[in-house]
Parts: sequence; C-alpha cells; structure tokens
Amino acid sequence: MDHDFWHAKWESGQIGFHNDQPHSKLVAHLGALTLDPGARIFVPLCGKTVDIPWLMAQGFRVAGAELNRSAIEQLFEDMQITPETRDAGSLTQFSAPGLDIFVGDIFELDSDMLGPVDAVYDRAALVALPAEMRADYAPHIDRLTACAPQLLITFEYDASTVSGPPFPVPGDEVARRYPKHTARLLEKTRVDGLKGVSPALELAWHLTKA
Ligand SMILES: C[S@@+](CC[C@H](N)C(=O)[O-])C[C@H]1O[C@@H](n2cnc3c(N)ncnc32)[C@H](O)[C@@H]1O
Repeated sequence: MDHDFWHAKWESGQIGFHNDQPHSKLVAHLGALTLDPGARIFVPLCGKTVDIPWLMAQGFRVAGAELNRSAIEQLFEDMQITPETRDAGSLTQFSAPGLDIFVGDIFELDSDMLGPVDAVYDRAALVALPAEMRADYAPHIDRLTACAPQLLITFEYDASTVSGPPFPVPGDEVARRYPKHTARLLEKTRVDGLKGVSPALELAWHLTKA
C-alpha cells in the first residue's frame, strides 16, 4: 500500500473510513486504559478523525501521525484551531495546546520526535496496512511508545471474497504482531456494510505490556 494510494483517496474524497461521530468502541472502552487526567494518547494513521477532539474533550492530550497534509489541515479547520507548524525531520509537526500531529510517513517518526505517550488508540491503522507492512508497523509502534498500552480495533472477515483495506487481522495475528503484550478481548460485534462482506466482525482489544 504505497503513499499514492492514500493521497489519491484523500484527493478524491473516497474516505469511507471517516466517521462523523466518535467511535462507539472508543467511547465504551477508553476507561479500560485507566489513564490519568491529562495523559497523552498516540493515534497512529489518524486521518481527520473526530476521535481526536473527543479525546481532548475528555481531558487527554493527543499526538497523531498522518501521511496526508490536507487531512490534517481539515482536522484543525474542523476543530477551529490554528496550528503552529515546524519541521520535524522529514515530517511536519502541527501543534496546538494538547495536540501534536506529525504529517508524513509514520515510519520516519521516532520516539524522540514523538515524545512520551501513555497509551495508543489504534482504529483503522493496523488494519489499513497489508500483512508485509503490519509486520513492520507493530514493532515500530512498540519502539515509538515503549510498548504503551493500547486500545486496538480490528476486523475479522473472510479475505478470500474481497481485498482490503481494511484487512482482517484475527486474534492470533494480534498476539503474534505484539508479542510483548497481553491482548484481552473487550468486545466483538457484527458489522454491516464492510465492503459488502458478511459476516464481518469488529473487535476491540486491550493490549498491556506482558
Ligand atoms: C483507513 S484510514 C484511517 C484514518 C483514521 N484512523 C480514522 O479512523 O478515520 C488510514 C489512514 O492512514 C494514513 N496512512 C497510510 N499510510 C501511512 C503512513 N505510512 N504514515 C502515516 N499515515 C499513513 C492514510 O492517509 C489514512 O488517512
């Protein structure tokens, strides 16, 4: 899945993954992370998700990473915040009080640039990547965040009928990609309308350092 694929999605407005309401599994399960007020949550491959303003409204600080600059310009516009921008290696950091978004390739982000985070919220990030990229992505997230706890949302469906993204990531793969964590299933629900595949399941996982 190369960068052009995602830039084309944003340019053509084919962003069916974007929701206008905070994700129901985030709202239901954020508490499982038992975070202190003001904790900093990393949202990889964040797009312009409304989960970011929702997390900030709960009193958390947020850091994000996103390839597409216009997605992040839209995010700040939607939040009616004017960010400060600065170079951060090959990425550009968009900042406002309690919010830092790194625009560019997440694989070019390092832990010094990101700074300390208390948790990761992964919705439509791991599952957005094909298997060979997931193999690099998961250890990169662990390196970036010192194996911070995660709220991770995945899909399961029969991949022989359609191709991703989103890709199915079964529970045994979650455990395999994150061997330094213990994965606890929080919720599993049936989803309708996932590329017309039926049945399709959406799962919420709580990952903690083993
Ligand atoms: C399926 S979307 C999910 C967006 C967001 N998490 C949400 O729930 O709306 C995946 C996002 O990852 C971004 N992306 C893909 N590859 C990336 C990379 N290597 N580095 C940073 N962002 C990337 C895409 O531009 C896209 O916005």
